[in-house]
Amino acid sequence: MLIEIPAVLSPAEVAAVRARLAAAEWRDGGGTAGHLAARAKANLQLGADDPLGAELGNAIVDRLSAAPRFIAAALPLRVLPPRFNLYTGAGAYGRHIDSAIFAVPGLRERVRSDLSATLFLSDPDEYDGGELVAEFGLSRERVKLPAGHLLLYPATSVHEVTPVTRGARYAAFFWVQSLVRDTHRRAMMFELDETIQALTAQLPDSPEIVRLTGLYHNLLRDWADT
Ligand SMILES: O=C(O)CCC(=O)C(=O)O
Ligand SMILES: [Fe+2]
Repeated sequence: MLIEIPAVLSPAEVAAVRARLAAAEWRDGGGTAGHLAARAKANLQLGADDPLGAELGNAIVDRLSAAPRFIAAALPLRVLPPRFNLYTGAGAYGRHIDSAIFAVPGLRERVRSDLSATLFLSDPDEYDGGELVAEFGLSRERVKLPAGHLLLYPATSVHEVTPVTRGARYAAFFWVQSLVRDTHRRAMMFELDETIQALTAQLPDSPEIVRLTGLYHNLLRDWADT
């Protein structure tokens, strides 16, 4: 399931991030992929130790922790520090699957990637190609979101970024370990959450809302690992 979280950053915030990134020190991105994924990868990235990347990444994580739709959809337990990438000049990232476990720079704990996330930092009319294509069985979903919007997709899915044949595609990307590791269960929690929100708007005094909310938390109690 692909989930869009709109307007994580405003247009003015995107412009400010882009101005900083334009002057950043971009490196070949192949170095940070696993050995199979590296063969498919032709892009540029900020180094993991780049202070600019750390500063901008922290600002994005702060923003996410105040984004109710992100919290409801991802049920985040741990969020890896966002990294930044740039595709231009036919750069692409061919079909691959993301690593299951990531080390957190400077920390002992490791993070399991349940969800993959791309925060688009270029608008679709700034480049051709550069679609994120995620495969689910026989179907393929192709996505390109406005700048400032976030795409969440299950880290279990094979995906690719198609060649950028005009312009440049900037993005932040990161992984989330969820309280609920199973994609299907997490999707049901999100559906229940949204249903409760909608019902609360329509029938704020209904005692059934309390019962449904109880069900939500009791399911989460059963399914969450912390
Ligand atoms: O640039 C993107 O949208 C996704 C990047 C990606 O798949 C990765 O870094 O593993
Ligand atoms: Fe990936």
